[in-house]
Amino acid sequence: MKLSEIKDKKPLVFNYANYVTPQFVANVVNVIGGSPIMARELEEFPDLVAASDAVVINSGTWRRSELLETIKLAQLANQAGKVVVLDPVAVGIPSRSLPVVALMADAQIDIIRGNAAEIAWFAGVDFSSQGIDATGNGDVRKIALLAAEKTGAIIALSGKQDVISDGHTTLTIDVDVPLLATNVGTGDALSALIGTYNGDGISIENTMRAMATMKLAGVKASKKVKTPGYFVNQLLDELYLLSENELDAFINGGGIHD
Ligand SMILES: Nc1ncnc2c1ncn2[C@@H]1O[C@H](COP(=O)(O)OP(=O)(O)OP(=O)(O)O)[C@@H](O)[C@H]1O
Ligand SMILES: Cc1ncsc1CCO
Ligand SMILES: [Mg+2]
Repeated sequence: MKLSEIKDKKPLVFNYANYVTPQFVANVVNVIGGSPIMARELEEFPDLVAASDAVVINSGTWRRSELLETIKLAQLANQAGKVVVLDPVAVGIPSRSLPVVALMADAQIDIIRGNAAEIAWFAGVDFSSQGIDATGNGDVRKIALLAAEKTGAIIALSGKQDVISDGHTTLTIDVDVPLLATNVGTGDALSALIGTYNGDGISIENTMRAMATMKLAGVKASKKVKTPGYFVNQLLDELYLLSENELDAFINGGGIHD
């Protein structure tokens, strides 16, 4: 949906969050105009999924004992026709790959948002990483396209270059904002923003608008402040202040290309 529609409809975004960054993720959804809720109690899932417009699963601090519950959550969302976004934190670490494989075998994941190393794992391409960070270089457009073809999901690959692909159309946002990589959780928040924008229907357009939103807010914040502590606050302010017209101008003015 468009930014103005988010502010109007206030989509409810159910985040199965990691325990590192939930406050930041909730605030990003809130300042853009959505309505965040975090939960991880199985008995609450049916009610919460029914009330939600999107379900965002972050596997960053998953315990094995939570895997079956998370599969159930994704299945409930599938049955209710709610978008499911997966943020597969550090999925390339072998012990982290197994539960993601299990989740994807038993439920439909509509959108996967990860950094280049995480998405490369789905594509079957080598890409160096260190823990939660992508450290290598590669053809990120090709990686996103391959991952989309292999998973059937819309792929949102983030980094210096953001790439969005559904296996047919591949879009790129190519703007370097190093400060965006200094705050742990910007990626987690981006995944929740993608859920927010896709709350009334899943599309590559909605996914692209979410990624453009984070990038443009980062560009604007980095013009005003130069260090990470101020940047994270300024980023929230820029997300809060961003207008539909500014976002359209960024998207149509060459910010996005094929
Ligand atoms: N060098 C960079 N230049 C521009 N934007 C960047 C850069 N690095 C990251 N970003 C932006 O930062 C946001 C988060 O992407 P990133 O790839 O860092 O996610 P992540 O690795 O999952 O982060 P985290 O684990 O901290 O949540 C995206 O909006 C992305 O476009
Ligand atoms: C640091 C960290 N460890 C697991 S999840 C997370 C937050 C970034 O996704
Ligand atoms: Mg991440």
